[in-house]
Formats: sequence, structure tokens, C-alpha cells
Amino acid sequence: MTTTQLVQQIKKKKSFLCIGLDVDLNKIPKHLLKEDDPIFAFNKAIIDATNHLCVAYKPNTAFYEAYGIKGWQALEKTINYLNEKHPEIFTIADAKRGDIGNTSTMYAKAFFEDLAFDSVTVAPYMGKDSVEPFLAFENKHTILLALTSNQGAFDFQTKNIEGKEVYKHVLETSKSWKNSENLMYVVGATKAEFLADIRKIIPNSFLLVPGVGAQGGNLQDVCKYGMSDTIGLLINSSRGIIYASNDTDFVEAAAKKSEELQKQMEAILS
Ligand SMILES: O=c1ccn([C@@H]2O[C@H](COP(=O)(O)O)[C@@H](O)[C@H]2O)c(=O)[nH]1
Repeated sequence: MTTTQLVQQIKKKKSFLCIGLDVDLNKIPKHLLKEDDPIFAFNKAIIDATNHLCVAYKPNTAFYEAYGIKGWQALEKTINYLNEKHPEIFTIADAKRGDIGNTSTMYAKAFFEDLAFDSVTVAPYMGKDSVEPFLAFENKHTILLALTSNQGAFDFQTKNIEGKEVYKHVLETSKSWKNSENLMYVVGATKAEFLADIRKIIPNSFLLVPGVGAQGGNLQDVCKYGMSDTIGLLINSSRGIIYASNDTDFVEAAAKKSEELQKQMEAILS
């Protein structure tokens, strides 16, 4: 999917909501555990109930890898279901990969070719030659960790090196990489006060913003400082939506939470 198509979807649905599919078998409703594939059954139910309210889904691959081959199969079924039933929806493999060049190429093939995601999250720590292999894929997007939502972001990302914080080095340097138009960035909702500075460096890039809801980030603050001329935001909520109820009404509860966020986004867009 191109960013132009993504912006069209945001305008059409009046939503820039991304729903995180972080499936934990200890948290899903007990009756689903009887299904052949409880993870996919859960995801399918959530997707069927919420797809009209969001523009993106983000399975975090850790929640699938933790269940071995069955987890990976559930991830494959989920992305195939999304691509077949909802090709208009932007898909994010939150895998936080990145390695020496030939290894990064294999990661990129895994997520862009085999699993056919639109995007993958990548750690910038190993630099240009670890990220460019992802950028080489046409109409695929590499979402680089810039300023993350966790407390540990202050350990390295905000440290001043040669007169500039590390996350600013990441933003500025990555702009010079080959096919940098395929870059998006992760900025945590808990770091809204940094967004005005971030927008000075990357005024038009899309930002994936996790951390509203369970982590305490505020949607209005993120939009006030982080919105670009073409919106440029995908606001993620995972636990706040998918575990709104752990009972038989989980689908209705997830749709209700999604609608609450979508309505706030609609108000902001208008
Ligand atoms: O800086 C980051 C980068 C990624 N994440 C991921 O986003 C979701 C957030 O889940 P919630 O339940 O809405 O808190 C999860 O997959 C994280 O691994 C992040 O939170 N912060």
C-alpha cells in the first residue's frame, strides 16, 4: 500500500487508529481456548468487529513467536485474512528487526514477501546497511524506532551526542539513506512533548505512535504536536481495545473502545 492510499483511507474512515493484535492466551476469553486455533479465532473476531473503525492492524510478532509453530501459523492466517478480506487496511509486523545486510534482506523477505505485510518495525542501532535492505522493497514501509514509549528510551535515545540527542541523529541520518521515502518512524505517545521538535526534522513522514491507553499516552497531545499536513499519524492501542473484556462480550467491548477512539479522531480531523 502507498502512503497516498493510506491517507485516502484515513480521510474516508475519519480514523487513524491502528489496533494492536498482541494475543496472550492467558487473557483471551476462555471459551475460545476450545477452538483449533484460538489465536486466529480471537484475531478474526476482533478484525470482523473493528475493521470499519481503524486503518491499520499491528500484530506484535513476540506474541506469536512465544507459541512456536502454532503461533507463527496463526500470524500467517491473520495476515492472509487481512489481505484477502480487507486489502484497504495497512498492516504492520511489529518485529523490531535489523542485522547485517544479508540477514536484514532475509528478514525483509520474511515480512514483505512470505507474510506480505505492508510494513515492519526496525531498530536503527546497527545503522544504514542494516536498514537499507528493508527500504529496497517497493511500496513497503520500514518503521524505524526513533523515540520509544518506554522509560528506557531515556537510557540512550535522548542522550546528547555531538550536540544532538541520539533520536535526532536517527531521524536526520536516516533521511539520507537510499529509498528513505519508504521510512516511517515510531514515536511513543508518552513522549508527546518531543513531537514538535521531531516534526521540524521530519515534517511529512508517517509516525506510528504506540502508548495511548494502557501506557498512559494522551491522544489529544499527540495530535496537537504530531499531526502533519497529511495527518501523518497512526495511533496504536493494543491491550486497551482487545482486552476491553475477557468474557463472551469481548467483541462488543473491543468495538466500543475502538469507536470511542475513532470518534475522538473524527473530532480532531474536523
Ligand atoms: O515504543 C514502542 C514501540 C512499540 N510498542 C509496542 O506497541 C504495543 C503497545 O501496546 P499497548 O497494549 O497499547 O500498550 C505493544 O505491541 C508494544 O510492544 C510500544 O508500546 N512502544
